[in-house]
Amino acid sequence: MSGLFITVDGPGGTGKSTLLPLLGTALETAGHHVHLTREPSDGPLGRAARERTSDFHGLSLACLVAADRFHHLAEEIQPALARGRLVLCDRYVPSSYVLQVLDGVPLEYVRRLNAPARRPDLAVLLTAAPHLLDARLRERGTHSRFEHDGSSGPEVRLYDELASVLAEDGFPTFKLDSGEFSPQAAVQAITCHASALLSRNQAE
Ligand SMILES: Nc1ncnc2c1ncn2[C@@H]1O[C@H](COP(=O)(O)OP(=O)(O)O)[C@@H](O)[C@H]1O
Ligand SMILES: Cc1cn([C@H]2C[C@H](O)[C@@H](COP(=O)(O)OP(=O)(O)O)O2)c(=O)[nH]c1=O
Repeated sequence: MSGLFITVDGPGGTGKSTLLPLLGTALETAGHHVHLTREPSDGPLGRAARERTSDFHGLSLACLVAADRFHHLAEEIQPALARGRLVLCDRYVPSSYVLQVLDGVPLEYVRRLNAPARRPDLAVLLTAAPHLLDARLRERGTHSRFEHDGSSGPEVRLYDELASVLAEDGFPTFKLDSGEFSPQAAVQAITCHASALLSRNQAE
């Protein structure tokens, strides 16, 4: 039995941390055994990436995040999928396409570095208007140097531009504007999409 792998990415403030637990509960209610996780992971490499993003830049951060990803896949994600779990991951490869490029790493390098990473069955890409994200981040507080420079515009634009590259690289993307949905409505839209995908997979 093989499970389903769903990832959620998007600029800071689009609602990833808010939505993931709600989405997990909704998918459990729909009968799935959900394994909730995140990247950077809670393993040793992930903790270094999360806690020390101001010490690591460019190539070193790109490689640290990718090393954590391969360890996370081998130790946690693939085993959970093999047990038939629905793995729900807060940030994955799409975040690297955007954040590492904003950090000065050439896109082609990021694509090649992440080419061996298992593709998700569904890659949810959250977006929202930059002015709304800036207001949400001002209210919530920033979590990393990527959120410090006061404008979400470049990150939002890069996610937009790279959506087609992600699709080309084997990521089945589903884009959702979190500025147009309450967290509950966003969860409903993603759950609907995931259920349709699951029925299609089972029919094949
Ligand atoms: N769909 C939404 N509608 C309105 N506010 C939201 C929505 N999703 C998240 N928020 C609010 O925006 C802020 C940032 O959300 P958060 O989940 O921390 O974003 P991220 O994890 O993507 O950085 C939080 O204060 C949260 O309450
Ligand atoms: C997943 C991922 C994270 N990161 C970095 C960005 C952030 O500085 C840091 C932590 O991610 P983030 O999700 O922003 O942290 P939080 O859960 O506190 O909001 O990891 C990358 O640089 N590339 C990646 O692919």
